[in-house]
Amino acid sequence: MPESTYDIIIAGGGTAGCVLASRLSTAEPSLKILVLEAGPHTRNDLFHVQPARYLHHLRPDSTTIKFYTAKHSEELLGRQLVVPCGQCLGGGSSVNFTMYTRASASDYDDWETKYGNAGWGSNDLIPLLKKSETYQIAKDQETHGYSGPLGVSYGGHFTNVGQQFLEVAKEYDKSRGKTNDLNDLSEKSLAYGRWQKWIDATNGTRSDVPHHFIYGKENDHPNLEIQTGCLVKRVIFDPSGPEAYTAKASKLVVLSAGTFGSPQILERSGIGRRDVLEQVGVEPLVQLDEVGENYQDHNVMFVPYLASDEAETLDGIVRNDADEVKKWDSIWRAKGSGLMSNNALDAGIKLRPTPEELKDIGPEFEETWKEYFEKAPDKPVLWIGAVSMFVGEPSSVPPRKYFSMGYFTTYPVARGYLHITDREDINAPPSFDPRYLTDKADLALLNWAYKRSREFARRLGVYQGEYTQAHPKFDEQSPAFCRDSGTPAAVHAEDIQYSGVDEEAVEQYTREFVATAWHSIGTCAMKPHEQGGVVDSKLNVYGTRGLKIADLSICPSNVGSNTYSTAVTVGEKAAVIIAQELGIAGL
Ligand SMILES: Cc1cc2nc3c(=O)[nH]c(=O)nc-3n(C[C@H](O)[C@H](O)[C@H](O)COP(=O)(O)OP(=O)(O)OC[C@H]3O[C@@H](n4cnc5c(N)ncnc54)[C@H](O)[C@@H]3O)c2cc1C
Repeated sequence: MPESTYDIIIAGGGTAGCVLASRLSTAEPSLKILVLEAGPHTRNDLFHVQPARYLHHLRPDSTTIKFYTAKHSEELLGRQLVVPCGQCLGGGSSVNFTMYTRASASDYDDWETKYGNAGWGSNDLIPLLKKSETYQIAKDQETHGYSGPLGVSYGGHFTNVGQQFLEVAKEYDKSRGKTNDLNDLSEKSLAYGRWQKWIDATNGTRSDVPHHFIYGKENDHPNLEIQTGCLVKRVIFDPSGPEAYTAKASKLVVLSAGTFGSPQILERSGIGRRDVLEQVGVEPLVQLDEVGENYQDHNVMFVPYLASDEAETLDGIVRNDADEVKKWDSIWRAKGSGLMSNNALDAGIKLRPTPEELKDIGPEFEETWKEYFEKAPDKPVLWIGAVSMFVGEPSSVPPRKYFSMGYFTTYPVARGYLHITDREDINAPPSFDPRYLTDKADLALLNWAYKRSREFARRLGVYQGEYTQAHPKFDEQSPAFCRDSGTPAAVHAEDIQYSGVDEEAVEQYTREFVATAWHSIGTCAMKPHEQGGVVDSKLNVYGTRGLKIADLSICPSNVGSNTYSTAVTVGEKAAVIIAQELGIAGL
């Protein structure tokens, strides 16, 4: 461990942590900054750099992911949900699906107005969203940036699965149009469209944070030290205490260990709810009741369908078929294009239901709709999209081509928690319950989304039936019965009718298969102290001096999108806040 004293120590070198470290070390070369990251470096590793390789990181023996196992859940029929988090330099940015999705403007406005966080509304954050990106898809778009480190494009290939989805959408659902920008943060983006990606069009590589903010000559930061393989245990306010390995900060410690890491470090440091701390023998220093509470995620399903041989899918690459990998790897090396620079997510919609669809979703969702969505016209209730592959462990299914219909709820009602279970053992799994599907509204939306997305799937030209093992078990006599063979339905064919018994089968299926969308947030929420906040709007941990948090644990409420964009922006915002406080110009 480094012995010397640093100005700033950042615990966790993930998405927000790397952005923060890079911005500050560039703006002020005299600042000495240390980043302590639990996982390994990711530099030039093809499994990180090539966008099509992301499922590799989710294998059970992964060295770049940490798996958090939840309690047994009644709602999930006794299952224990597992939530994987990036554990490597770059964190989520280095292992994620590279899907470029931004929040709705009202999500950030809620942070400012509902939770009293001045400076966090959309008008403040859009300039920072722009600052981090180079939008390579179209020029002169008001909400997009053109000189930031992270390239945004459609990737190097538009699969026929994605194309067919958009063709079907045009004819099958005329109530919504098509948009050229699914991510301008406004209600205009709630339409069908070609999905943007965190992929650099110039070379077909992943737009992660280490390769674009940290590594490389242009990002050479002699004042920035990065230690990988270092799991931060606690923050010590009195440096005279006995510890095996310590690093000292003279100005500031920032926790950027993510939604799972940061609350655990706080609790081991004596900051949290008294009974939680006392139960594991940690002396309470600062009582903050909601450390580790307010856990939120999105609930995802990827429903597999059988695809014809003509389908352009990533299955071969994911299975590591030597010929397939060789072919696409050589195209990627030569031109930065082809399936290796694709993430299988080419088309979809952020969906807000019509009055008719609201009726179909059912009464369980009514109250949530009225309270949360009705007056926020830019908020979608679901993401639905086509995925050009089987999403899961490839060896668990016969080797062939698949496509999937993916969908996730954008603002689940359920709130969970996680807390440490051991004072000393940093590797002791936390007590974790995401409380998925504990609210009927969340279940109703997912059930409806299965039926809705299936109507798209069976109309795609590449459709050859359902992969029945991973579908609801409908009665053989039911029109909803799934078959592992078939031909595409006509675009204007009747929708499948589901009986009461069929609906029960869908619900059972949702409970059996629902999974994390890897979008954990909220366990150190930025809210007023009296409302259970953990940090204030300058990211200071209440009741402490010189301790901030900068990662997605600070989100007081959800964003209706995948979360990488918000994590980068939290890193950018933290850099601005800290620079102002330290009198550093240029940020
Ligand atoms: C598999 C997967 C797929 C995803 N797909 C998408 C997508 O397609 N699009 C999208 O927008 N978002 C996606 N996301 C979500 C997005 O990447 C994350 O929300 C975001 O990266 C979180 O950023 P963060 O800074 O809060 O935390 P992280 O990026 O998770 O960083 C936290 C870092 O802290 C480190 N750490 C934790 N504890 C300690 C400790 N005690 N000591 C030292 N270091 C520690 C971790 O190793 C990690 O590197 C995905 C995430 C995952 C995991």
